Amino acid sequence: MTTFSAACIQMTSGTEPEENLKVSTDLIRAAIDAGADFVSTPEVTNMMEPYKVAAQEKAQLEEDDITLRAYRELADETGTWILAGSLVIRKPDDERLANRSFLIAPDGRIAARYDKIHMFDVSLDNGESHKESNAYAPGEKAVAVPTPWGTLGMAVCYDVRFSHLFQDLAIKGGASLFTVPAAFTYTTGKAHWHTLLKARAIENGAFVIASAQCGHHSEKRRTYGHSLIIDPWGDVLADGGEEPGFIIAPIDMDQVAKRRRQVPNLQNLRAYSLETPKSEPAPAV
Ligand SMILES: O=C(O)CNC(=O)[C@H](CS)NC(=O)CCC(=O)C(=O)O
Repeated sequence: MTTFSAACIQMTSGTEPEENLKVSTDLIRAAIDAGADFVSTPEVTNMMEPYKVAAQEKAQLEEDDITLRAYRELADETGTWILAGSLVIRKPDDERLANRSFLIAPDGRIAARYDKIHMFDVSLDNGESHKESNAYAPGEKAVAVPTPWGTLGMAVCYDVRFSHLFQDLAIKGGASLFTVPAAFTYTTGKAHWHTLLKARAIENGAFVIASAQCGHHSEKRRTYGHSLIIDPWGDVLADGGEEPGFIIAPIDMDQVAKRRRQVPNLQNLRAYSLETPKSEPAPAV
């Protein structure tokens, strides 16, 4: 099978998992009705909770999480692949949470899990600052998982800024498509989002499916939206704009080999040494 229909749902998650589940389920069903074989949800679909203590109280172990359970049932009922972009999940052995992406197969089985590796610890000039590592334990394993259409490399949000992760997933993991669910800030999204995602698609000759949070989650938190589906040439097949909804696009996996034949940069990689010559003092005049 080389072609399928991929969808991204875009939403403004709030602090309550029940409410987020209702909104996301309606959008997933709408995307499936529109013909999607694969539907992704954004980062932290189940809970956009700025307060660490509240998030820790609400987060559930994997086996108790209502969103994961509902998505597994929905995948099984509809025969659709669902990527729970990420869910905030309690870890049994750590007071920090996991920012975990789940690939759910059409029979409801969890085909893969990936914990976001790179933590968004930044302070922006506009006063916005995030310290994700306060509340979350970073993952330590990259994940490339087989699907009927090709190998999927899993990433989450800030991971998109670490190009070597994607190159490892493509070369060592054999990935020909990537998922990058996100909750990009409005400021950094406007400046960097499209460029970063296109670059990951182009440099690896792979499809990118990136489902995004959008809009105002609280007074201090606004996300950029613009869920994107990008082909291996870097062309945008669908862009979700700034409002909640879903996007859908046909994916022809034959384009991966075609593109990699035309520009075989993954094969033209070379090892090199690095020199760091000390600069000579400027000659006195
Ligand atoms: O905190 C939450 O509730 C949900 N998690 C997020 O929003 C995450 C971690 S703070 N956001 C990002 O990684 C944005 C990256 C980004 O915007 C960039 O790389 O520019």
